[in-house]
Amino acid sequence: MATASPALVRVADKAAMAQAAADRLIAQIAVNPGRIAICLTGGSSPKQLYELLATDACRARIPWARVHWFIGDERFVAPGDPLHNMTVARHAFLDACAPPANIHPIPTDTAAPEAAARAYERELMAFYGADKLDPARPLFDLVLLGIGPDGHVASLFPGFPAVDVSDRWVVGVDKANVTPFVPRVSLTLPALGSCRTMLFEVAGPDKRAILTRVLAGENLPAHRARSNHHTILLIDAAAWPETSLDRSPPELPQALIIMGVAGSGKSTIGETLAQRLGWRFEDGDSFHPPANVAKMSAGHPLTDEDRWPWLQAIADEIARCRANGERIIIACSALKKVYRDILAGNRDDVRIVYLEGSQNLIADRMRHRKGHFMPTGLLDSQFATLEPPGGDEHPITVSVDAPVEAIVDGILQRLRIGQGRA
Ligand SMILES: O=C(O)[C@H](O)[C@@H](O)[C@H](O)[C@H](O)COP(=O)(O)O
Repeated sequence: MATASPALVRVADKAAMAQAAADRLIAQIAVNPGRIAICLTGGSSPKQLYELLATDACRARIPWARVHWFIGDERFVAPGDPLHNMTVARHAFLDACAPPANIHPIPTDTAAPEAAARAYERELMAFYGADKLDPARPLFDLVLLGIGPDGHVASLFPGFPAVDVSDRWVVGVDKANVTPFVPRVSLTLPALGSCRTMLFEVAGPDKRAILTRVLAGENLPAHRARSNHHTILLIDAAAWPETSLDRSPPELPQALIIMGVAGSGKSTIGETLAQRLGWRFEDGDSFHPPANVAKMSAGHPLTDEDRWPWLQAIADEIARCRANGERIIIACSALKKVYRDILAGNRDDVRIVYLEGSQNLIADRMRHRKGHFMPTGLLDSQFATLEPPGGDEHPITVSVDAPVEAIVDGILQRLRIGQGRA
């Protein structure tokens, strides 16, 4: 299983975590136009997220008919019991929002957990359409997980044989390592890892010690549970480890402005970054009034008078996102400081990402690029106008002379999103 370092995303508190998780889940749904599979988790960590999903704001953003809901582990108690994980999710949002046929609980009316595991495995295989997992075709779009006090995930407890099972999708776990001490049924690490995104929610001071051990690489289930695509740990300030990571990492910004001259790759980098973070991406060009587009297409540079309404429209969109608690990435040339002042002002929750490249490099790229409305002849005026952001703007400056994924990794590092990154 490919296991890239997980992205570590710091959020302020449990409410911000629920919002960030909902945004990530909705963004993951948005990239799949077909049938979607989400694997939920038990425990207390996801409760706020589940309640948020039932609110009108979230509910309207989810195509419920296409989304199927599974559970990563179940306590072997009857449905309706307060310990029953799927019951908690049902009460919080599923019963009110999801078609009943799209809710896939682990059966707990079998004689023993192992029989329940076999039945759920059959159900998952039927849903997937094969009995072997293909890394190129993940079982789940998103797997949600919490971390237990002993470093367990789902019901895979440290030192228990279930952690090492690689030829099954679901296993019976006859006894638990921590409370509640009821038998469990759990998906295995390969089944949980077969997902486009594995999203952990880790919040509260009680999690700090175990998270520190997990991130230090201790051989715990929570360290071994990784998506074969993307793994993200949402961590609140109270759980953020002091020892292994920066002592005062910045809060996650509300908006990122990806700036640079035409042809520097703002849209490509912005879209890739948005996909990695689960944020919404907007191309700043789409905020131009039609008159500006026509002018640029005709090869005439814009005047500042042309630019003010455009920049203000982008600033308004950022303000709207801030008000709604949404996070956004906007590609926008923002060549002069005065433009960036309109977009970011003095707010430290709007970060400038500057894509830096020499005129020769950018010109060469533009010559190979099709379907863009700006003729390469305008590059001279772009560079003449460009005022690279100064230190007082705290920009994240990255060279564009690298592959897209490497550039995005560099930006995530600078945002201090990513394990062990400076
Ligand atoms: O059934 C369960 O208990 C869970 O699925 C379990 O793996 C849980 O996610 C962790 O123990 C974290 O639990 P908290 O969220 O309550 O801390």
